[in-house]
Amino acid sequence: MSKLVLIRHGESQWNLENRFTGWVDVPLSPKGIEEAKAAGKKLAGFTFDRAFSSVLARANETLRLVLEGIGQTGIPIEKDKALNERMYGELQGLNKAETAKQFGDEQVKIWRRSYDVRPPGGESLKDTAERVLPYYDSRIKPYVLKGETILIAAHGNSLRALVMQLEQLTREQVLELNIPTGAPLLYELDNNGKVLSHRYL
Ligand SMILES: O=C(O)[C@@H](CO)OP(=O)(O)O
Repeated sequence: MSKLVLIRHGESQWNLENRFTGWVDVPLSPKGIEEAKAAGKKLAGFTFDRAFSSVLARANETLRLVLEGIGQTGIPIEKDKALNERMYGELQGLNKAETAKQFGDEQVKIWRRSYDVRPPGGESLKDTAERVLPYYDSRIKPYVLKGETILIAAHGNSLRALVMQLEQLTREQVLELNIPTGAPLLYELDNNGKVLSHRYL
């Protein structure tokens, strides 16, 4: 059996300011740093074989703080842009509430949470899944099949793409799927990579 822990980065400066972020490389907020440290405490007792992260600072910092917290900074870490947040195109930098006032709540929810509608100039969740899932299959799943304990630090939408696949969620279900910042989500998987259980720690 393998253990796979997914963690969305702690609150970022632009989460705090309620701005569409995507590929903009913003740092963690002070609260985000605390969330990452608290996540480390929740993961006490886990011994990770390896970890994966995007190439964005908020995920890298979260991973670093977690691994420091549990004294496991020496494990192999692979960072890849395949795990980056969904690219938000023309919305990047805009305030979410102001954008909802301008375009309406329903349109903004569709841009933010639908499966295959692209925000202007950006990636849909489907586009994001088309880079996250091949990366998971080629770089991460082989270690799942070996029964390793693995940590992935990434982003709201790159993780929604992965959770959708792991839990076999429908497009309707994924519309309501929100992944909180800094909350470790544990999956236990069998030797074929099938999910046996999942829960937030
Ligand atoms: O701004 C973003 O990049 C993401 C994650 O914070 O936002 P959303 O909640 O719309 O997926």
